[in-house]
Amino acid sequence: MMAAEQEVVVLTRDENNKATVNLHGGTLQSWVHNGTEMIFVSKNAVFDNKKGIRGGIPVVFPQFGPWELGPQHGFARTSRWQCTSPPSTNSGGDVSATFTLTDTDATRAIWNHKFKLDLVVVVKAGSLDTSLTATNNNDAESFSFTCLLHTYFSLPDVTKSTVSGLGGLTYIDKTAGGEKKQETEDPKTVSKYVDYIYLEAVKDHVITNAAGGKTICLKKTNLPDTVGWNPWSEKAKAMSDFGDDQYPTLVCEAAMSAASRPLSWKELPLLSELSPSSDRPALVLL
Ligand SMILES: O=P(O)(O)OC[C@H]1O[C@@H](O)[C@H](O)[C@@H](O)[C@@H]1O
Repeated sequence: MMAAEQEVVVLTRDENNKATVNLHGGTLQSWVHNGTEMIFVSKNAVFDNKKGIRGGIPVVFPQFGPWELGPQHGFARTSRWQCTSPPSTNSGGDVSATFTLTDTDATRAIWNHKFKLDLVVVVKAGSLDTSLTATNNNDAESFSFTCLLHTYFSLPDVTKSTVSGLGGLTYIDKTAGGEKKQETEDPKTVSKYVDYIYLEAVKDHVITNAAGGKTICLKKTNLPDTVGWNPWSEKAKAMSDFGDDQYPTLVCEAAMSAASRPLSWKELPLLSELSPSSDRPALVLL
């Protein structure tokens, strides 16, 4: 099947440092840092402008996980976004662009709220900044939502990577029926099917041995929780848009606000910053 025509926006700082955002879902589908692709997109990802893209940084909104009103992980990742501020370069060479999603008849039919989401992506020399602001445009009524910047990190071998900042945290283990547990590993290595929501994960997360052997620091603001996910072999085989052999090459560490604490601010900036560096110390704290 031919892929549907994709409308993407490329933010080019220089040939070796750039990001690509697909207007389908406002999904950041590539971030090249110093010539290395840092983001995982499945070789079987479907680009039909209907299904969510398997990989990248899909925006999960207004619901994380199964949703009684609509599709799992909400409609933002399968909606058409607009590029409301095209790529522009500041005096320091950083390139930024803004992508916006507002309510439509289709979104109001399943979730009857007026809203605006603005995703600002900035490609800097040493980091990729993604900032999502949710605005409530209802006349008076507040709304609650959960959201997630569902970041798929590309790794050479997940069993040889570590993730810091999780030790001691309480997590909801979705692989065990939602049982609450306490993380004992610090830093953590993923070597099996994981589908965890870490609560109050306020520290930065440092991921070692990411793409190109680099260390990535995931910094979060206003996103108090963190999802860790890897489907491992059996679940990978069950996903039509995921290669059977690809599970060792990614880890999803996603900055989120968990379902247990919905947010209802009028306007809420949610920030996630990724900064890779091959010489960054192994642990970076807040
Ligand atoms: O297949 P989807 O809808 O993209 O979801 C992938 C995974 O996303 C994770 O964030 C969820 O915790 C998992 O439960 C889910 O399986």
